[in-house]
This record gives sequence, structure tokens and C-alpha cells, in this order.
Amino acid sequence: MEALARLHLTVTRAYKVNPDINFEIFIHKVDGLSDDHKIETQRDIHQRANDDLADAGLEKIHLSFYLTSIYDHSIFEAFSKVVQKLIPQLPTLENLLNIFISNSGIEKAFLFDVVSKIYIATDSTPVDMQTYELCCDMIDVVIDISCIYGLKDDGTGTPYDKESMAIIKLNNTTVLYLKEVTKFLALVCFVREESFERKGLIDYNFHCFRKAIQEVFEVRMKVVRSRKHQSHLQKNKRPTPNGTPRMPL
Ligand SMILES: Nc1nc2c(ncn2[C@@H]2O[C@H](COP(=O)(O)OP(=O)(O)OP(=O)(O)O)[C@@H](O)[C@H]2O)c(=O)[nH]1
Repeated sequence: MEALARLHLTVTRAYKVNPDINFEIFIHKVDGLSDDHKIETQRDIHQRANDDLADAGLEKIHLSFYLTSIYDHSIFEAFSKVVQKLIPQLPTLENLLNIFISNSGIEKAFLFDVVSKIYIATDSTPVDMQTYELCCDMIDVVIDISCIYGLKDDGTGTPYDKESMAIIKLNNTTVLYLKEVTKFLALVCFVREESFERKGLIDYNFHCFRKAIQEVFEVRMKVVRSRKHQSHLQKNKRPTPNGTPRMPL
């Protein structure tokens, strides 16, 4: 009850400051609850929080809820979904992943931020927690092995670079395939063993996919740079407090 009251206070105050704000609410430490109980709890909290907002005449505020715990990967998954809402290029990334997997015979693919293990995009097939956890474990294994055996004797070098890739064959005829996409991103795919026999095709399609992803982010960087340049010019055009121009006009 106290938590709900605090939530209401936080939401209403934040909304007053910025009506465009997104509210993402984590119902944390749910590991102690059974699966049925988790859903029931979420529904109950959602209902009460919405009722409180409706009573205050703020029914237009949308609250998103996530069930999280530090004892599994739910917290990472929840953060992934939140971060994805902040990525304007998400539909493009999803589209590229859909094209890539359907042309390569891949079951599922995730685009991961390697350091945080947040996935910034995946194809449109449903995500199941176990698949996501396996991908996180694979990234951990690759980075750990690389840190132990991949750095130079004097400790220089990076554990994740252009050459980073890994193949792990599971005992259920599935292959996990990890490849570097950019300095920060990795693609992790689930492939059936028989589809992995056409690795050449997968690699060629991956090459095209990586190029497309890099182009997407290059466009973004160009926009950011030109905005910065413009605001810099405008700032310099503004006169100083004593009225003299900052730059020769
Ligand atoms: N069962 C469970 N315990 C958790 C979880 N996350 C944190 N804890 C435990 O909760 C305790 C408090 O964690 P803190 O990191 O101090 O969090 P806090 O916000 O300062 O404290 P709280 O208000 O109690 O959450 C620690 O003993 C954590 O191990 C979780 O997902 N499940």
C-alpha cells in the first residue's frame, strides 16, 4: 500500500513536470512468487495504480509494468524492453533481423549490447526467457575466455573486437552463433544444426546485415553531428552580453 502511494505521488509529480514522460514500473523481487501468483500480483498492482490515477483525473497516463528479479534474467529483459522504446531506429533494426533470419534459415536472432547484455532488437518471433538467458551466458563465456586468453602478454588489447565470434553446439541439435557487428553490438543467433551446414550463406547474409546496421547508425551520427554544428553556429551568432558579435559576421 505504501509503495502504491509512493508510486502515485512520483507519477503525478513527474507528469506535472513533463506530460510526455514514459512510466516504466518494475515489480521487483518476484522470485518468491509462483507463476500464477506473479500474474495475479501484476494485475492487482496495475489495477490499483490505474484506479488511483483515474481518481485523480489522470487516466490518460499510461503505466508499463514488468516483473523482475535479480535471480534470473528478467531484470535484463525488462531493461531491454525499456531501452528499445528509446531507439528510434527499432523498426528498421527489427526489419533487418527478420530479413536476415528468413534468408538464412535461422530460428532466432538478437542484437546485443555486449557490455550491458541488453538486447536492443530481435526478430519478430516471440522471445522466450531461456533463449535470452542462453544468449547472455554465451556472451559471458566469450568475454571471459577472451579476457583470460585473448589479451596480449602485457595486458593490452580488448576482449571484444572485429575478430570476435563464437560457435557453441548444444546437445539438442541447436547451434549458437555469435558475431561482432559493431564496437558495442553483437549478433547472437539460434540455428538448427542442419541449417548451420549452409554456414557460407549465413556468413554472406551476415556481411550484408552488418553493412546495413552500420549504415543505419552512420545516418544517425550524421544527423547528430549536423545538429551539433548548427547549434554551435547559432550560439556563436548570438551577441555577447555587451552586444558585440561572438564571431566576425
Ligand atoms: N529475493 C530477492 N531479493 C532481492 C532482489 N533484489 C535485491 N534483493 C535483496 O534485497 C536486499 C536489499 O537490496 P538493496 O540493493 O539494498 O536494495 P534497496 O533498494 O536499498 O532496499 P529495498 O528497499 O529493501 O529493496 C538485498 O539483500 C538484496 O539481495 C530480488 O530480485 N529478489
